[in-house]
Amino acid sequence: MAETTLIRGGLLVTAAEETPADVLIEGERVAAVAARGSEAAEAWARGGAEVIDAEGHYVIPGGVDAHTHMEMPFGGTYASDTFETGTRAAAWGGTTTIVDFAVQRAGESLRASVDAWHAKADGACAIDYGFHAIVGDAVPDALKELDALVDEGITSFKMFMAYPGVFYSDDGRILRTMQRAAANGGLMMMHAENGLAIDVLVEQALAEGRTGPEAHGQVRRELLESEAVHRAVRLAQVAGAPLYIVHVSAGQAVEEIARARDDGLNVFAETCPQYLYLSVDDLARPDFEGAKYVCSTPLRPREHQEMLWRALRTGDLSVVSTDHCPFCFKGQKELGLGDFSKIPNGMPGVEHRMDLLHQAVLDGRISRRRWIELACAAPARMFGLYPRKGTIAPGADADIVVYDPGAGHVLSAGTHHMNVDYSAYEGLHVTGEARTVLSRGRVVVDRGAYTGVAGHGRFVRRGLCGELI
Ligand SMILES: NC(=O)NCCC(=O)O
Ligand SMILES: [Zn+2]
Ligand SMILES: [Zn+2]
Repeated sequence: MAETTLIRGGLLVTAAEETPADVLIEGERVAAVAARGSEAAEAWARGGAEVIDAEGHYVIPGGVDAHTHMEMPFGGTYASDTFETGTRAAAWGGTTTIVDFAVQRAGESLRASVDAWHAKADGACAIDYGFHAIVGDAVPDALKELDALVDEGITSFKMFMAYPGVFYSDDGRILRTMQRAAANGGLMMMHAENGLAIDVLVEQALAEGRTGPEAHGQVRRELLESEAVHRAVRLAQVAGAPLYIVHVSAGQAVEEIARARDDGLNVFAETCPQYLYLSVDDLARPDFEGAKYVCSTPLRPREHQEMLWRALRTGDLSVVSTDHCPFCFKGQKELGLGDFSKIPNGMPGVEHRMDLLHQAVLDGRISRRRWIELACAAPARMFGLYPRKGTIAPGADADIVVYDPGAGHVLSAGTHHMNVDYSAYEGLHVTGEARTVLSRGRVVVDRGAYTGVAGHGRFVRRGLCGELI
């Protein structure tokens, strides 16, 4: 008989309900959910199940972070978290599934890129993981490979309207890839910024002697995000493909998305905690410290944050992911000293998403159920993982967090578990913390101790986008 665990005495919070309930786990799955103190729950306790006391805590689904970049090559270096360190940090923060991006480089097949990502992740991960495919070279042979990827559970394809000469695809390649996605059921993901126009502004900024990190925010204009969102929406409409816009930061971009959704198009989007909590003021920090905050799309003026929060409440933004892509300040961000365009783009965050969104619950910005919807259920549905992930129900994977809503702590590089030498939120006090984290029934974090193991996490074959089927 499989090992049994009983999580007893907590407040079960899912995207759909909040109720005092006990959760029985058999092996890797949730076996049953019963009202607190019910005869069924007491019988489990008497039956010898290992008991996790959740009194005074929330019992929530493990977080699903649908946008991470472990070991991603960028700007002549690699993101500093490996699958081992990055998934461990995710677990510490109450995230039990990540979906990372396999990067197809120019001249490479998609098969080779996916194989390379499997090689990095296999045997290394603390928690379960899936892959999206970055289509960086959409030649006809690559497009043919997309159907096989869907069959393998890689059911979403990302393209870039930004980064010319690196990941950039022109509109023709984007349209062809979208047409293929429309045919095979894959979900198109888009980094929507007008990269060609941005490169002109970069050249001009450098020529004018504007070389510091703050110029990164100045050249990546809000209009160049909203223009690209508009174009991506129209291309997807022409192709008849669903579309998911990643890391939305500008209010005008949200307006484009809202318009598309009002028109009945299958357009979805995410934002990330950095756009909700940080701003261009951070990019302007002196002594090159702004480099820590260089990511694309860039941080925006503070007034955009209100628009993003509103869209998270109304549903125009469906998901909060991290876009975790850490580079150390020393030696990596410093590659851009004297030329902001050489600062590797990306920020650390996989460990803090659940807590930063819980803080938003305490601040009255979102409800508790919306917290779980944005961080767990919606990303799971969007990317074909639901109801195996993203909720707590019989048959679901026992990816569960016993969350202490009153535990105050300060975010800091001195205490975080990500493999990066700074915290983007250094000194920020948040209330709420994952106390016990289970990944497929195994306790991987318990009261401040890591009990997981590299290789416990398995590759998850995802289904098609659950918002559409
Ligand atoms: N976002 C970012 O700055 N770096 C990671 C790559 C991407 O998602 O564009
Ligand atoms: Zn991007
Ligand atoms: Zn990204």
